[in-house]
Amino acid sequence: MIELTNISKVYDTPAGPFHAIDDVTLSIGSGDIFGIIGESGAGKSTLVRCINLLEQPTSGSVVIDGHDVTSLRGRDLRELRADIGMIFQRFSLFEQRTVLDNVIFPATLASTGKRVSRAEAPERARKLLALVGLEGKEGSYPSQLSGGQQQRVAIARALMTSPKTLLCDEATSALDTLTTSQVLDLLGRINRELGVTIVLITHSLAVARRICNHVVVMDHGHVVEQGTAEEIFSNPQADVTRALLQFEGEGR
Ligand SMILES: Nc1ncnc2c1ncn2[C@@H]1O[C@H](COP(=O)(O)OP(=O)(O)OP(=O)(O)O)[C@@H](O)[C@H]1O
Repeated sequence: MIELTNISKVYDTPAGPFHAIDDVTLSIGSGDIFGIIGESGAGKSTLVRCINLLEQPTSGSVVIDGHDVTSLRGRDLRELRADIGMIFQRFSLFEQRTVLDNVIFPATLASTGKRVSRAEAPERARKLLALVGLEGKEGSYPSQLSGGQQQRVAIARALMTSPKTLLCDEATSALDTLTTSQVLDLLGRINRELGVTIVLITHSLAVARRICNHVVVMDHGHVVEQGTAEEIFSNPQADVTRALLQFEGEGR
């Protein structure tokens, strides 16, 4: 269980303090596929980066499985991050390394290498590549793969340290509809078969509706609505949710 309580994040900007996140409280259950939706600039990325403390909240607490991790530093913080994988819109692969070496990478880091030894890393990486449907691509370079395949490599790499949670920041935004659907199916399978909790940022209600069991809607740094995906989509309360639904309806 991930519990964010009264989280705020204030950036100092030339124009003065800017409240990117304003007093957000929410709980993410173990095994959830938890969607965070909202328009660009709503604060989705900032909030999710507070979970693994890539952003230090200005105030509030982050409690994971009963442990307050908000002030972790050094080795303890690195341990926490090994437990929380992350994938991004732009895949963030090493272009000069093969697919296999990209997936092995976390095993070569002092911070995460303890989770998987260098000796067992190639075997584990091959198994993960098979899990994400990329058997036979071990020796390819990222530029030789499609966007969907590159995101699968990133997913395999994120799973290398056996994380309990996978944070997905607009992970399908650069992909076409069919590829998005395949990557969402893969994330669903990882959730079911490996028991990994998935936190999914998206500006697309269709994506959230397809895969998430619980959804929060953010607007200007606030959570304006939360509930089961079913509740949010069948009976939206917030103006921003209605606007997103209407926009997607028109886009169909
Ligand atoms: N380092 C920073 N300094 C100042 N302002 C920032 C910083 N990082 C983010 N912001 C601002 O905080 C707000 C929230 O940004 P964030 O990236 O969390 O939004 P988002 O909902 O994820 O948007 P998008 O979908 O476009 O990625 C934005 O207005 C952004 O400009």
